[in-house]
Amino acid sequence: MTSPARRLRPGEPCAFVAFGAMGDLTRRKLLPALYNLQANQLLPRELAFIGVARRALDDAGFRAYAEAAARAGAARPAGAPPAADFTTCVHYVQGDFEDPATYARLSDALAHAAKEHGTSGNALFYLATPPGEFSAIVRGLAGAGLTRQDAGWRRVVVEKPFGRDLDSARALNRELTQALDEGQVFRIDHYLGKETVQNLMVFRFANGMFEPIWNRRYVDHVQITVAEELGVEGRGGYYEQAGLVRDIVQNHMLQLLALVAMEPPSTLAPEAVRNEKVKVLEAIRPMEPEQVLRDCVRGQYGAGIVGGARVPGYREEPGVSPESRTETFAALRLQVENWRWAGVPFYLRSGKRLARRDTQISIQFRRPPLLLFEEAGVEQIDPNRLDILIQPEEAICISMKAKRPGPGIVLEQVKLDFSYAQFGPLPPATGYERLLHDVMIGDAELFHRADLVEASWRIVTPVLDVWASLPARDFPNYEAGAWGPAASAELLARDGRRWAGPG
Ligand SMILES: NC(=O)C1=CN([C@@H]2O[C@H](COP(=O)(O)OP(=O)(O)OC[C@H]3O[C@@H](n4cnc5c(N)ncnc54)[C@H](OP(=O)(O)O)[C@@H]3O)[C@@H](O)[C@H]2O)C=CC1
Ligand SMILES: O=C1O[C@H](COP(=O)(O)O)[C@@H](O)[C@H](O)[C@H]1O
Repeated sequence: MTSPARRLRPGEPCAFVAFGAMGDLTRRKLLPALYNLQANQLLPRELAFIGVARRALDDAGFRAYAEAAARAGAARPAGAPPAADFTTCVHYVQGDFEDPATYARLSDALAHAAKEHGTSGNALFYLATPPGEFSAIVRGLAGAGLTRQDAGWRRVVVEKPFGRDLDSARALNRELTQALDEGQVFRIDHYLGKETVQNLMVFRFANGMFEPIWNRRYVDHVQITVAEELGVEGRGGYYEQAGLVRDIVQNHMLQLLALVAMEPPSTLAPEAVRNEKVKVLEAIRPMEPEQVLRDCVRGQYGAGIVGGARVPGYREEPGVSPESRTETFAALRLQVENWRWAGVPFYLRSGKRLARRDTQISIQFRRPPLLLFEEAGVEQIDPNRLDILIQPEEAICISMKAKRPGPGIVLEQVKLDFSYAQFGPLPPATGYERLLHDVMIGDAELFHRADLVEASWRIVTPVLDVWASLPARDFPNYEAGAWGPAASAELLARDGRRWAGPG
């Protein structure tokens, strides 16, 4: 485990190479995150930022672009140096990822960075590109000898979705390991960089009171919701290829599930934590087709009202087919078939253009075994619930019953609350700061191992296969601004339950 002192020191000298430098991720997340890191003295002084993209630009043009992006997306504490300070280390390499000449130019830029910025030959290659480009870039880097570590470390950060299904994820893993050691590969999932997600491990394993009840004897079921108000935001071309399950469920949501359901690791060593995550995901058996039809719901939004404004339906978004069959909503009922969780359903739901942004986990406990308050007229007692609110509100709440003051017994639902606001305002962050710093110090704990990615695909690939074989006659089947199709509520109603959070 990386020492706390190491975490507070700047990352190691390096060239940060962003493939896809003019894309949405680099602009909205990576540049602002680096800028935030710099404001917190966590960037190495010996840093070069090299953008690689197709557009014709020179260093000065890209510098202006990077400065504007960093400024727009980051919030600087008072007294932090201005953005231009950060961008003095910015350079640009123009080229197509499929063209070997791009890597020859990049090689020159790296040599220049080592000389001008003292990067010690270290390089972090960030693949902020459409997933279809990952293999070509790794081949290009290896072909130009840029993955060799004889003159400094070379690390490759691979974005999600990692593959399209189990077979393509395996093929990509094989390609990566032909060119790189596993220790050079950082498969990123930005949800693991969020404060509240990191807190899940602390909450479970630093508080002895929850562990004894964290199992099928006491837990009735678990719900995970990742609701977005946003639509596809100009990423229609990407989204048509991905869909909600590849974009959110296979990665972010199964990570949340793994953190809730995994066994305590024997240590916090990255491998020990990753082993437990893989084990719990492997305990979710792939679904048979009839199970997919019964336990999985898909949806696509039509036009509607979100945040008071009328928004177009998914099929009207730029880059989307007017007959698109791509899902923008999914709800799944999963079973973790192990000793701890047998018989406890895990309900997952996520969607674009829902009524509001809301990511939360609800652990619903069993009802008390005896209705002691029947005589006082209380016929049914709501079960206790533990809600872990991840965004936008960051809090942990326990819902329980208390007696309302006064004569007689009147039970009232009350909340025991912990809000992150108690720590004071959280530093503004994109979620990428911690993860980028981790790569610069070589800490892989919050990154996925090959088997973890494959275990996640093993769960969702049968769902995608069945859906691909079905006609999508009923799309769109929910209005933008609603909480998904009616079948989502029915999935729980069938089991005598309902969504605990929003909707
Ligand atoms: N955007 C987001 O919020 C998030 C994105 N991600 C992941 O990050 C990755 C990038 O996403 P995003 O930034 O949205 O994608 P974009 O489509 O916005 O950006 C991709 C960039 O790659 C460039 N590019 C594509 N093909 C080539 C090529 N052959 N040669 C040179 N340049 C090329 C594009 O250049 P050009 O402009 O010339 O087409 C574009 O600048 C994806 O894997 C996505 O899943 C993950 C989490 C969040
Ligand atoms: O990975 C992705 O995540 C974002 C949602 O991230 P959040 O941190 O705002 O919750 C999602 O909008 C995007 O489609 C997806 O690619």
